[in-house]
Amino acid sequence: MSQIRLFPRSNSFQEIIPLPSSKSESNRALIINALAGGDIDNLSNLAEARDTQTMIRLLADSANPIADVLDAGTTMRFLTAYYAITGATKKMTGTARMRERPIGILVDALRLLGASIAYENQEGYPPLQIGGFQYAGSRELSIRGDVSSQFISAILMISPLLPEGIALQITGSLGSKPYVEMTLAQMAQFGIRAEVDWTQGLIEIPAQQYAAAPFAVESDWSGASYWYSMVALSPFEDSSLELLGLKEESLQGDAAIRDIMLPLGVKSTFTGRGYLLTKCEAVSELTWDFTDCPDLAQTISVVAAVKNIVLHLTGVESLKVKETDRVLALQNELKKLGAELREMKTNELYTVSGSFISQGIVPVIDTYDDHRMAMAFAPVGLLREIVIHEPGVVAKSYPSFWNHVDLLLKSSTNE
Ligand SMILES: O=C(O)C1=C[C@@H](OP(=O)(O)O)[C@@H](O)[C@H](O)C1
Ligand SMILES: C=C(OP(=O)(O)O)C(=O)O
Repeated sequence: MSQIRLFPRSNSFQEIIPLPSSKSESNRALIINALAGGDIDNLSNLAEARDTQTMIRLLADSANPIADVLDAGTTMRFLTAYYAITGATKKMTGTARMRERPIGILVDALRLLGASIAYENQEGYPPLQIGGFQYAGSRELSIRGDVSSQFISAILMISPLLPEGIALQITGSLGSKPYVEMTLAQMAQFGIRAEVDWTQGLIEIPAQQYAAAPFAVESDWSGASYWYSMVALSPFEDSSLELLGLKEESLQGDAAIRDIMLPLGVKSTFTGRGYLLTKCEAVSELTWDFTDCPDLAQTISVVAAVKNIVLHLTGVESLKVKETDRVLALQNELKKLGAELREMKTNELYTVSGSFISQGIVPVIDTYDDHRMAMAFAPVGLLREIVIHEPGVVAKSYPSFWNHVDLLLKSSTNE
């Protein structure tokens, strides 16, 4: 088993972190650009993330009857809709975990539109066999919003190509809403008009053509969150980081990290080329709703656990169907730091509390094939020696993560 051992340094840091690009923006830009018939060179700053490299590889490989998305949720969901509308014949598959991640809501919606899609094993889960599209003539479509917003983004991106466009009614609560807004904003940059009524949960997009356009991907705010943790956890008051390539007005909902980290002790100042993070006073108790930014829940839970801040989390239901069951993974691993993630009200409210163990047996953190488990726990190494199993998991979204960590921490790697 490979592992990385991280050790604290005895001094503060003032560094510049050249963040990776957003895989969410990249994967949308790639699908939209393909539907617009644009050249890939129109897209700049595409992510080095494996999820994006997988999307690029699969879009370029139209002759291959098998599309293996590995563990990339957006690649799976967006390509399913893309292959359906373009009439491709494809078997879509992925890792063992991908075969446990739901896709039935998207498949049902695509079938109603006229796609022919069969399940290879279990109903509602990959692998899928996609083959042929015969428009079924319904402009009105309902879709649940409470399992994954990626189903909605996938339908929206193909909707201008439908003969009558779409009137998409989102039913139930909508999780990860900023990702749907990101989809609409990126479609708008490629010429697509949409009417959105969030109070009714209704999105209307007339039939229309995408216009190829240049698009530059912003740095990744989800990846930025781990550097916020580094500043929050640094024991030295003068530690600071400048994160490059972030905008003040972002398409990414995870830019909310600026607001969440302020009470946790990190101040953000826009520098024109990114954000400067400096330390400030932290609170002792915080309540946060992660419905709009589920990918930040692990980052924040670890920071709260280490700073002995009592954290009440809501809006974390979707964490159970991501790269791993992230609630369970956090419960197991936070214990190793002396903290507890407790379910207070079934599926609704969780609390992180406890007191951080700063000395003694070195905690060995398991990562469950989840990039965010590795990256969320790495900053703990600023305060005590810690071992992280399978550090290579970060490649899903942030392949250069450990190179950047080397700027702040001492480390040694075992294969
Ligand atoms: O559309 C996207 O780019 C994403 C949407 C979110 O997923 P859910 O909509 O499943 O919550 C998020 O967790 C994921 O990392 C990326
Ligand atoms: C949930 C994630 O990704 P996806 O759903 O695209 O696999 C993530 O990156 O945290």
